[in-house]
Amino acid sequence: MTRKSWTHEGVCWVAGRKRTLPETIEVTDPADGRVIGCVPRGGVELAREAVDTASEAFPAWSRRLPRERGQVLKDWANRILDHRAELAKLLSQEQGKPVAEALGEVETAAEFVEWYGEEAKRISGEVLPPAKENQQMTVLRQPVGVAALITPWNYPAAMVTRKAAPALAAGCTVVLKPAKETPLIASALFELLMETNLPHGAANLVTGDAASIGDTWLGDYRVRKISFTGSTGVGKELMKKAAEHVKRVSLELGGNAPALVFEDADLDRAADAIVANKFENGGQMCNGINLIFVQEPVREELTERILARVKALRVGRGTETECHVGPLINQRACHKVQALVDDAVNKGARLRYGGEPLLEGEYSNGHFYRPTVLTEVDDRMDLTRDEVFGPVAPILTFRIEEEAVRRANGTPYGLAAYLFTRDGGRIHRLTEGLEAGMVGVNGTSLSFPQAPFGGIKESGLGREGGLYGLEEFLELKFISTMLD
Ligand SMILES: NC(=O)c1ccc[n+]([C@@H]2O[C@H](COP(=O)([O-])OP(=O)(O)OC[C@H]3O[C@@H](n4cnc5c(N)ncnc54)[C@H](O)[C@@H]3O)[C@@H](O)[C@H]2O)c1
Ligand SMILES: N[C@@H](CC=O)C(=O)O
Repeated sequence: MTRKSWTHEGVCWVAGRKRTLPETIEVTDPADGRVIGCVPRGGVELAREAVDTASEAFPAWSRRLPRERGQVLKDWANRILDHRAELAKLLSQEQGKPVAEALGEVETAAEFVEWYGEEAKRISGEVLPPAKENQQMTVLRQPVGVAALITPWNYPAAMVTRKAAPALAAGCTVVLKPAKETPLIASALFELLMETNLPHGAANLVTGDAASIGDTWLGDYRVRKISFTGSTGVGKELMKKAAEHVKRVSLELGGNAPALVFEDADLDRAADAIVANKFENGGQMCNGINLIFVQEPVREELTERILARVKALRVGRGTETECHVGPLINQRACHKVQALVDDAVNKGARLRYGGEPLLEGEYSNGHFYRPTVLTEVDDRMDLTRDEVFGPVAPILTFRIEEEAVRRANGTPYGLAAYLFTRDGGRIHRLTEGLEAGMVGVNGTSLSFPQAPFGGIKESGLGREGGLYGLEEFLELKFISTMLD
């Protein structure tokens, strides 16, 4: 294995070849605002060429033996793992998350590829019981066609593979656009994919102007599927545009995840899990806890436990080994978090820790926000409705179970919900009653290759992960044959 040291000049990949353009987009390090690299500013032309090549590659790739498609993916997974340390460093530099977290994300990214590499050879159809004599009924599963994949900046490695791996396993060919904030890790992952035995044109990466690229793909009838992860607002716009050619749509959108902590819960366990989830990736996580609902009698006990853990978090540059919370992605994110904290405090919330950006010394040019704990939060405050997407733990109280469920469900979002209790009956009632695509009970980990990740209501459509994620890239075809 040759050790790679990716330059910070990312490239597009179209028809299996590196593409650069005279016009570029700068990539900055959120820890200090420095320009660390650039990628081509692609637009309509390159986006269209990517679809041309993906359409041309589709017949050959979709007819490759499933086990051969699987081998390509397993090779890709191994290449990612072989280079995990360099990839994690690159990811941490452009996105800001601590390098240990970045390493975890790169390994998760490889796990998705490996899992779908295994699953490619198990895609099969069904034979149904006939309705008439001499009839044979079969159902085929066939790849949808060219799939357009659009990914966000917060998990810029795992979101690329969680889409591309099932699409390629299914036999689809893909065109992918990463977020402008984090294109370098996508470019590096594609470089490793291009080193496998994948036919030229089966996977294409275009960086650049989001709206031009997105509109080109959505307006092209040859693109049969759009899979998007990002904000609910952009997701709704893409869904409207996808209607023109009735494309299949998968949307992984924003969330407003509640964590409900009951008085019978193991409070140390709850505090550990809540802080780990809430401050992962600086709070920039779609399934991150947005609201902590604690039952009145244990309010202070839980708050003290959360405060002790939050005070121990070290904020710093992601590439430092001793850092737990990195910078936010940009200045706009810091301002949004501050506005939500100010609104809460102005309406009566009590600031127990943090509540301000870090601006001095090593933090002076970055987008750092101090981990924050607010208590006495109530439903009039904006942060109970808006996704905070930052390192802020708002604590609310409730008296009885019905009230907690009603308030937790009182949002247009429905991605994840968390529950801490030892009561089996309550676990049963609430896992059914909470309006979310995923529920964590006495723990907060939800992303696994075999499990369906995704939301209901305005948090999305469809699922990623497991066989559910594969189905998103497969069409059913029913065949009725009358035999002689
Ligand atoms: N549900 C999930 O699985 C999941 C996972 C990660 C992130 N998210 C959500 O993503 C959001 C954060 O990500 P973001 O800020 O990058 O979201 P975003 O919607 O701003 O951008 C997401 C992607 O869409 C692209 N985009 C933006 N406008 C576009 C347009 N007009 N046409 C085509 N593409 C366009 C962006 O360039 C980026 O690649 C949060 O709301 C978070 O909850 C959801
Ligand atoms: N935490 C999620 C990504 C959402 O932002 C994941 O790991 O899939």
